[in-house]
Amino acid sequence: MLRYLTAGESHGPELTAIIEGLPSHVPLSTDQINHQLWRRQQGYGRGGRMKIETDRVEITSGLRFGKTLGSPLTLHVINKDWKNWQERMAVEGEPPADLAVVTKPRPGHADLSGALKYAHDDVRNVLERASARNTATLVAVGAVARQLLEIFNIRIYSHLVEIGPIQVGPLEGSIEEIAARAEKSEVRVADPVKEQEIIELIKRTRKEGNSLGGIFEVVVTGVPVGLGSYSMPDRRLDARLACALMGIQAIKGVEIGLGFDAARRVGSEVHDEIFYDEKRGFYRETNGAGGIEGGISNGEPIIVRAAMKPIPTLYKPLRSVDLKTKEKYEATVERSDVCAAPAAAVVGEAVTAWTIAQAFCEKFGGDSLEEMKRNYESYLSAVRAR
Ligand SMILES: Cc1cc2nc3c(=O)[nH]c(=O)nc-3n(C[C@H](O)[C@H](O)[C@H](O)COP(=O)(O)O)c2cc1C
Ligand SMILES: C=C(O[C@@H]1CC(C(=O)O)=C[C@@H](OP(=O)(O)O)[C@H]1O)C(=O)O
Repeated sequence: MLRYLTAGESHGPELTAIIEGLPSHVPLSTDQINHQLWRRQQGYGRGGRMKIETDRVEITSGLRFGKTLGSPLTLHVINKDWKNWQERMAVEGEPPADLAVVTKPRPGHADLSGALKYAHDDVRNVLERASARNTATLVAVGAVARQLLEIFNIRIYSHLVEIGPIQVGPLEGSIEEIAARAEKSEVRVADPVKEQEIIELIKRTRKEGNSLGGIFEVVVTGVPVGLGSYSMPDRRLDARLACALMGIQAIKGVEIGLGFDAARRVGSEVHDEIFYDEKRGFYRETNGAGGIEGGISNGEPIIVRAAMKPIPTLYKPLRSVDLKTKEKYEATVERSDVCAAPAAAVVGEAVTAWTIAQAFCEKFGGDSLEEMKRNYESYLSAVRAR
């Protein structure tokens, strides 16, 4: 079983992830992990913190001469900002006399529900872990999964399809071309005209002290038929992808293929007819299902979209109540992102990569990469022989 755990506070010394269950002999490059970490830090609309951090991974176990050993892989990402927080975030000792305790919960963040649940008087004890800072570890973990998947020609792309009221598309070209255009864009949008409109919108929104969310699309190509199962709800690939994406801070909706739009159409406009050809085997001419039927990958590209709510920290804050005094307040904000949907799309790619890699390892098992390749090839020939 492939699994991971992450730990780390937003302003603590570092973020950590341990991955267990990787086959041995998988070539891994820290440069490729660092590239994904860099991508997550991009995007017009981010706040001051991204000027402080330059996320880099350090691997301290599970890898020898660039190949996995089959033992747990430990990944570390340092928080550069920690040097400014050492006294306030000390793991031992007494709090400093001048410690500014956070008692003003922000609507839309984990502040109030987290403080009540964990009985914290200082909201910092909640927001440190609730913060999306730890999406850096999700991206590092996803970058490992991605390198495993690439060996089997499985590739993951993303781009933004909406920000606030602005919709992008319909777009011309293959997913590879669309993603390549999005990669060059400051807001991960494949249409340069819409990109400019979106940048203006983010600028305006920032001036107004407000914030924005967005919708991104993740596409996975090269997935073989047969990952996931209809057998039980928690084995369904669609359910697992929804869980992974919804597990990212601020994601409030996930759809696969036509998603919500499928409910508005008649059956003949939704379902993908089945064809057969000696060379291609079974195939489809449409992909309304987004590559998943009955909770199982059907061999077509997997298409998932996720909706991110606007950032809750507003420069023009919403009304709230002080946790201690119960008095109304309007907070002053030190710094915040205005729109982080482009970064969330990169996180979306990472958690998708992880979910696919996990299902892939379940199906093709193997303690070593060679064993996994054998299982994969033998399954593909059995499918081709049908
Ligand atoms: C990449 C990324 C960056 C974010 N940056 C901020 C931020 O700067 N300020 C903020 O208040 N929320 C930010 N958020 C959103 C909060 O983490 C999120 O709204 C909060 O965890 C509550 O959302 P939930 O109700 O889905 O848990 C960010 C989210 C992501 C995915
Ligand atoms: C640090 C990251 O995102 C942070 C996510 C976040 C939140 O509340 O979710 C709040 C901000 O942190 P800070 O309060 O330190 O400015 C963002 O910068 C990151 O993405 O690496």
